[in-house]
Amino acid sequence: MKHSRVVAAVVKRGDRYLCMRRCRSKYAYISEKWEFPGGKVEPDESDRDALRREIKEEMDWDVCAGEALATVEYSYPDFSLTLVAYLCEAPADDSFKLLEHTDYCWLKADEMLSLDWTAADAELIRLAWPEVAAERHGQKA
Ligand SMILES: Nc1nc2c([nH]c(=O)n2[C@H]2C[C@H](O)[C@@H](COP(=O)(O)OP(=O)(O)OP(=O)(O)O)O2)c(=O)[nH]1
Repeated sequence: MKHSRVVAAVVKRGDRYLCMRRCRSKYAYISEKWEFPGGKVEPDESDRDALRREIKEEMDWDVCAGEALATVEYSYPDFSLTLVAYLCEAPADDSFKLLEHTDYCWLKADEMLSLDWTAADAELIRLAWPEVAAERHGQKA
């Protein structure tokens, strides 16, 4: 099974985070799901360089990775990935484009799990904001 290292930018503005919706894809389990912008790290590329490159390609936006937020190992039916999320301050210039996504929104941490995330991202959110996951669990009980 193919394994990829994937970097994702958790872009923060005030108390909100940038959430992006993927396009339709051949794998139903990630098709049109919500994710953090980013992509696969190429051989001999650093995480930070990959993140900068992917966001430039996907959004025509200049984002600089800050501290690592969380790492998730996840296996989908057809491939597996190591998903590493970096916290990024939103650039002052927020004129990004949706070149590869169909939608976006800025949500507070406790609102994020209301979206239909990829499974790897849902796990990442629970790991990065355990209080949010506990709160939701409490609501369901
Ligand atoms: N960018 C990004 N990808 C994610 C996240 N969560 C998650 O499971 N993935 C998966 C979806 C993709 O299979 C892979 C990232 O690759 P990518 O963004 O370059 O997407 P892709 O499949 O269109 O790339 P490619 O194979 O066409 O080169 O990781 C996430 O938060 N951000």
